[in-house]
Amino acid sequence: MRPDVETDPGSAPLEMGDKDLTQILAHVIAEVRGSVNKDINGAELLYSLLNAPWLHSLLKVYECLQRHLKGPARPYLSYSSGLSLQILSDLLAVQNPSNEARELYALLSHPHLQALLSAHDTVSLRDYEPDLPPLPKDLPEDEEAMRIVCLVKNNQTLGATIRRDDVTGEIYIARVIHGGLADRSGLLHAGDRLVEVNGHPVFGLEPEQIIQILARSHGTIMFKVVPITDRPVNNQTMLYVRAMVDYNPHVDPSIPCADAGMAFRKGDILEIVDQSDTLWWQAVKLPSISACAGLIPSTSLLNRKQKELWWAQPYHPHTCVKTLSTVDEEDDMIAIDEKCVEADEEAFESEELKDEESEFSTNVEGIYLTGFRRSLRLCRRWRGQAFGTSQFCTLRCPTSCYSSLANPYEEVVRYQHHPEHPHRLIALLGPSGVGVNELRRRLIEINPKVYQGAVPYTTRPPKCHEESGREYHFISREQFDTMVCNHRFIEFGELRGHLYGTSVDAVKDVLASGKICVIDIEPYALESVRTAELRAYVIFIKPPTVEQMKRTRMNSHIITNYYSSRPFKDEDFQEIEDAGRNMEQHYCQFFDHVIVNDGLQSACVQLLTAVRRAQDEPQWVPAAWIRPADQS
Ligand SMILES: Nc1ncnc2c1ncn2[C@@H]1O[C@H](COP(=O)(O)OP(=O)(O)OP(=O)(O)O)[C@@H](O)[C@H]1O
Repeated sequence: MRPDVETDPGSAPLEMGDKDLTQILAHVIAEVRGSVNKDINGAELLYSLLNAPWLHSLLKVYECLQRHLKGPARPYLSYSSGLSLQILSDLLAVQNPSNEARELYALLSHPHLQALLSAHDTVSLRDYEPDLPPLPKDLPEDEEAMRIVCLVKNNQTLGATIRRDDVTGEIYIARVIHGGLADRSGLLHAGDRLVEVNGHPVFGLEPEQIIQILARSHGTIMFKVVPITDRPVNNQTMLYVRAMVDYNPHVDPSIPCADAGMAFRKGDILEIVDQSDTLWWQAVKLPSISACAGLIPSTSLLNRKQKELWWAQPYHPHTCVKTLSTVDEEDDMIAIDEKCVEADEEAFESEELKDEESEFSTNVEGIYLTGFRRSLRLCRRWRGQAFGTSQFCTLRCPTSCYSSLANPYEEVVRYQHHPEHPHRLIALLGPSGVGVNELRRRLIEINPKVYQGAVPYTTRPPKCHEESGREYHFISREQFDTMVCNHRFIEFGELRGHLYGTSVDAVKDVLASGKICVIDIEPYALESVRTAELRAYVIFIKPPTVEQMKRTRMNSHIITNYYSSRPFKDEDFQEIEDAGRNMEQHYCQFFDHVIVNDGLQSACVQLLTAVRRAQDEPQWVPAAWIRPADQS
């Protein structure tokens, strides 16, 4: 228990009567100002907090109340007796009221405050106790161990499940759902033996028959139970997880009670409120609209289910898991379309030059916009064409391919980026042609001193106007290979005999300079950016409907696989929509935010807001990013 008041005998207590709070605050602010000048850590923040206008307004109101409530003894005041009305009438009676008294009068006369206080008065006077029937008089003496529980039935479910012991025929409370009617009563517990429901003995009945009795009952329901003797103590800590899979209890034949189950989708944040059963946990979906939890399969159960499902699927050999030793296959793949490539050779060279020229023209405020080279994006397209985008994306990276199988729930924590830490990486993701790079470029152009792309690496030789570290980091194939072996690439690919890649170090360089690094990635790179090191905030750029794209992209051009650009065709829009749907279906659990790129301006504003929110507001992030590895 806290002591009533603690005083430090060495310092004189502050007399509220001598100095008012505003004076004290002014004194504290002056002290803190001194600390700000001395550059003491955190002083700036404290100073701005203490200077906040709302704090000063609050103190004013507090002081008015203090002054008003002082003085001659007054009768006991309570909200239920109409505190605001009483103060109002007292204030009215004051002769020559001060400015503060006038302000307080205005505040208390505000209709919203009046309505709030009046609602409080009404509620506090009401009696909400249920009207319970008297206890039965003829209770036999050998029934001391019984508990009579009366619950008032409303349109909520009881929030408990029952089971029948097939050997003895006894009926037991199987589980009490967290936050449900039975749980809130605190009178029914898992393991209690049910003897009667509304006077009907339940011994030997089927659970369905008991449910029928309950369904027919109205008003108060009386349960006679033999309480469980050794009730397990619930000492579990709260656990928050992100669902990596979809779940629907109504198509799960193994769930003990489908009605008590809770459906969830990939990406949902779940608060696990009960893990006492190894197979069936209880959880609430956040943000929570209901206090009542639902049953969900535990990690081990879900793993088992997924493995069964996985074994039931036809076998796909991992033909396109790529390492450097298999790069030749990629060359073969490119050669399939060699005729087209040769036909476009000239266009390729001249368009590449155009591309470079356009990059120079996007040099804003003397800052070069990096990371907009098309080669890496074209590598992706070639691969996508050869393997079928989704197949390539998952098979390329075997760990991410099965990560949802290994981990159907990802433990998460609420994380607020610390102003002194490097910013979170912003990773944009979307189907080719949806406008990922257009949005990224626009964001960086808004403020290139704040936002920046990462300089890619390549094994191609530099051109005369290029500088290493500006357009690209130019490195040898051996150096590139070493970086690949050391997992230094977020993603990489090969185009026309040259390797291109975005490295973790290039991103870290931008972050270390204090800027926000904004890159675009393919789905398979998600695993490389969702790390404690980069703490990526993933934004999915979603295509609008085909009709909307036709309207908004009338004057836009798509870059083809051969570097030339041409106006969008109807089939391009259909492809973008299909690829977007596919991507969302497979990877939505990793998206922190989704922006529909309909109108460019509005999408850009949404992007700016999302990027700021990622740095300034608390977000759910994997617990492993925050917790040292040996604790997880
Ligand atoms: N909302 C929009 N309205 C009109 N045009 C748009 C919009 N978003 C993007 N565009 C245009 O669509 C074209 C393709 O966009 P962008 O180059 O950004 O595609 P991408 O998603 O980066 O795909 P890729 O990497 O394959 O090029 C560009 O000409 C761009 O200006």
